Amino acid sequence: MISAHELTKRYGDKAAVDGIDFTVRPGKVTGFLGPNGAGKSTTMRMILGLDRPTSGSVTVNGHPYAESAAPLREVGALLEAHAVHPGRSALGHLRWLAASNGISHARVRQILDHVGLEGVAATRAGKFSLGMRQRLGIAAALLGDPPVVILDEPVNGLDSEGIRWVRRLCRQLADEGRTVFVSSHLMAEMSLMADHLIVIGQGTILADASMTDFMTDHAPSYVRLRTPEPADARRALARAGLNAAPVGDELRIDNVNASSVGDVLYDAGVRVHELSGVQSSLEEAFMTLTADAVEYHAHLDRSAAEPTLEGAF
Ligand SMILES: Nc1ncnc2c1ncn2[C@@H]1O[C@H](COP(=O)(O)OP(=O)(O)OP(=O)(O)O)[C@@H](O)[C@H]1O
Repeated sequence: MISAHELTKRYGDKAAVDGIDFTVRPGKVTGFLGPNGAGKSTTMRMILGLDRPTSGSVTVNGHPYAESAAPLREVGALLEAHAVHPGRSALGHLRWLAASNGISHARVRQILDHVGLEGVAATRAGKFSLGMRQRLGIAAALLGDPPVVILDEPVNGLDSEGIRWVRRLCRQLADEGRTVFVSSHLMAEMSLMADHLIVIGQGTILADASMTDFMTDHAPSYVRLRTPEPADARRALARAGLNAAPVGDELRIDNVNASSVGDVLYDAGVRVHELSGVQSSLEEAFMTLTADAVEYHAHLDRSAAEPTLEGAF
């Protein structure tokens, strides 16, 4: 379990993390999301004692990480996939870590096998691809068989097979009763991986909810309609108490299912070319929730921008 209480980190005038409270519970994969500069890395660094809070506190299993006698056995963390000496082999790197935490050579071999690096155990890490370095970082995180696992962007640089492997690994770790805290920019991946979400923006918590509750609250379902008679359709739907909002050459109707819309249009004799129920994605929900908390906005020429449903409603 990870518990933060009024956790704050200031850099000069700027609060990178601004008095946040949260708990990351065992037995679940908790996703940590936020736009660039939101404070995710700063929070993770404070959990691991790499940054000191300006005020407030964060504990792992009831005490600050820095007070742990054998930290690798308590918390496994992947923060920076490049943090391996390039001249050291995967085996050498893990043995070096194991030595300071009283972990056996047999466990090092076992974990290399587990992450699929046994065939390159003697290869210098400097020759590793980003994906291989990522696997080595995950091996280091799991070396001490810790009850708490923190993975910052674990799927960075991995191919599809590697991404699926990380997803299954996180599920397995959570099913074993461990606390799994994962950040990722890949929303589609996060929606498959996480049971619970903590969303941070400009140093404050924007959401802390189960994936199901988060999607219910922030990712509404709606009906998308294509018709050659949009004005007639809107009038018929308005008579039934439904608002149909134009989005490009389609209509969007919130808070209703597709069959009800179809029945109204059939009764009114309005022709329908396409009618479908749509569930907003985690990415759409995240974009809406964090729209005001984005630190760096790209300025696109509107005509060059991709067509999007965002902002149309
Ligand atoms: N050492 C530092 N000195 C000054 N400002 C910092 C320092 N570290 C982080 N910040 C600032 O604190 C804020 C939060 O940064 P942080 O790296 O924690 O965000 P993040 O959510 O991890 O972002 P990203 O997704 O881009 O990695 C940003 O505005 C960043 O510029």
